[in-house]
Amino acid sequence: MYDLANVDLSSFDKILVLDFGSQYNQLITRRIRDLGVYSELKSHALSAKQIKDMNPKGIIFSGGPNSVYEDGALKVDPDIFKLGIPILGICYGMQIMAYTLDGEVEKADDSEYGHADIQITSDDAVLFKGLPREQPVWMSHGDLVNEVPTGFTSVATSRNCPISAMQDTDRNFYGIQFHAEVRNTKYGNEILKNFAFNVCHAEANWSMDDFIDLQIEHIRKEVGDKKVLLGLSGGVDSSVVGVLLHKAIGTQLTSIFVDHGLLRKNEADEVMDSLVGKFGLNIIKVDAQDRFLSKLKGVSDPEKKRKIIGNEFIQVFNDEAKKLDGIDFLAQGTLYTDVVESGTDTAQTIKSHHNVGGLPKDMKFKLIEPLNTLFKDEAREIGEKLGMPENLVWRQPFPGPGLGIRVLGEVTPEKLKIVRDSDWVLRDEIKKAGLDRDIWQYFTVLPGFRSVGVMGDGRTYDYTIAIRGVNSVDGMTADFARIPWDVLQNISTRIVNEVDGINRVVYDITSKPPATIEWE
Ligand SMILES: Nc1ncnc2c1ncn2[C@@H]1O[C@H](COP(=O)(O)OP(=O)(O)OP(=O)(O)O)[C@@H](O)[C@H]1O
Ligand SMILES: O=c1[nH]c(=O)c2[nH+]cn([C@@H]3O[C@H](COP(=O)(O)O)[C@@H](O)[C@H]3O)c2[nH]1
Ligand SMILES: NC(=O)CC[C@H](N)C(=O)O
Ligand SMILES: [Mg+2]
Repeated sequence: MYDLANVDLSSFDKILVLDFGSQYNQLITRRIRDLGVYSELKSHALSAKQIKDMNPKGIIFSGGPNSVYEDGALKVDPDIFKLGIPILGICYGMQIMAYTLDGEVEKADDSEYGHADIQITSDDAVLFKGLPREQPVWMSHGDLVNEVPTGFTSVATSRNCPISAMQDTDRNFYGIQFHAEVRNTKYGNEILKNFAFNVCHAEANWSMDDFIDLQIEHIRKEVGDKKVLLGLSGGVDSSVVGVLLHKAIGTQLTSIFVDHGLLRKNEADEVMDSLVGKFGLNIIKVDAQDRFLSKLKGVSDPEKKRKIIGNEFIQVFNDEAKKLDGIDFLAQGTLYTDVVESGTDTAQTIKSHHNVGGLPKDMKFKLIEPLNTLFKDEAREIGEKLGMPENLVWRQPFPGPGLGIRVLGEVTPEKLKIVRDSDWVLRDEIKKAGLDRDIWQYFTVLPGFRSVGVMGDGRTYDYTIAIRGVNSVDGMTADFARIPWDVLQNISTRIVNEVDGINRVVYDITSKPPATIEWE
């Protein structure tokens, strides 16, 4: 992970999050940073001594996919409990706390996934100070603590989970079975606030301005007098990285925008128009349609497609680097979502984002990814702080593999044209309806099956287009957008009329989870 190892952070109070493999682990650090307290994600395998040397005000154990009692379950150094530092365990974190001390964990009769209501059962429940006795939370577990360790008391309960929260106020150890870091937990922020300020007594002296200053300092030290190539997509993340890098190293930076033939209609021109000559960026556009499309020919497995695309990006960057001479570093706008979904030492692979899991193993470049611990909304906040224009900062996300993962299965020029044309209609209608700033991300997908229709009294047997529109804040969870029926009707009519090969349009009404935003 790209961390701020070479800059001095000693003036900031710090809360460490230990990683047990949850998809939400970095969300915990960002909630703490949102409270103004510096927080970093660290390995669950750190020893008590290593943790002591980092001098944290508090420690949080994240959730995770294991069961504490199964073989190979991730463990924690028991001496951590002797350091005198406050600890909060979340879900697996609470279970490993109970298990490592002398409590008991077992499989629950009924798992809880999603919404649950908890009742606070103690007047002295420290994390719930000032909060209602009954409150909605978000659960995701199949195990539970059925006996608290010595010194602890149970302080909250839910229908399926008698011990939903526990505390030992003498040693300052706390456990919650639900996920306080997820927005669906109504008082999650207040609970984390109680931990950070009332338990850990941390001082709120960290802000995004510090992040920007420290990143610039870090990049300068890391790069020295070497040169950097930036993969610039025209989206917010890589543009923010471009501006940060330009501030840090000026003309040692060259940006490469790759037209891989998987872009939306007019996108290459629009990206060049919006970025060339702006923010001091020196941009080279590379036309690489043929090489990407020929590599993708005959390939239909989504993970294989992602790896081919990731690999080809690097080949293109290599070729450009050779022409420029002396390039040691590759910068990308990678976000934490891309990292965790690609799989880490502890988290399972959901999909290999081209810029992380899709990179070739023998890549020569050293990576610079200043945003790879952050989420989309944080990248936007930095963009705003750097004075970037609103239309760039609020541009909807577009994945690096582009339309290549919106044509399901094998990518062909004919199918790309269908997705490109239908996407154009969708964007036009959403804009006309004045919804383009209200919907977080919207696009069309070609699932690739045919069905029967009737047009002009004749039978058709053509493709279906699926429309996906979602609202999200950070890309980790999302809900489908409630686009008004009449807007959907206009979109459907226009797509069937204007896009050859389509006789049916459907709207995707799944949230993430259980689906993901893109279909591949
Ligand atoms: N067409 C491209 N040319 C060069 N680099 C690219 C291209 N597409 C993606 N990348 C690189 O891969 C990274 C991740 O891709 P991603 O699609 O998330 O773009 P982004 O810049 O993050 O913008 P956004 O997510 O807002 O569309 C980018 O930050 C960029 O470094
Ligand atoms: O940089 C990227 N490289 C990729 O390979 C990639 N795949 C998906 N996405 C975008 O990431 C967000 C979450 O996507 P999913 O819910 O589909 O995983 C959504 O905004 C997606 O559009 C990608 N971004
Ligand atoms: N989300 C979690 O941390 C789950 C913990 C554990 N795997 C369970 O199912 O109970
Ligand atoms: Mg991105």
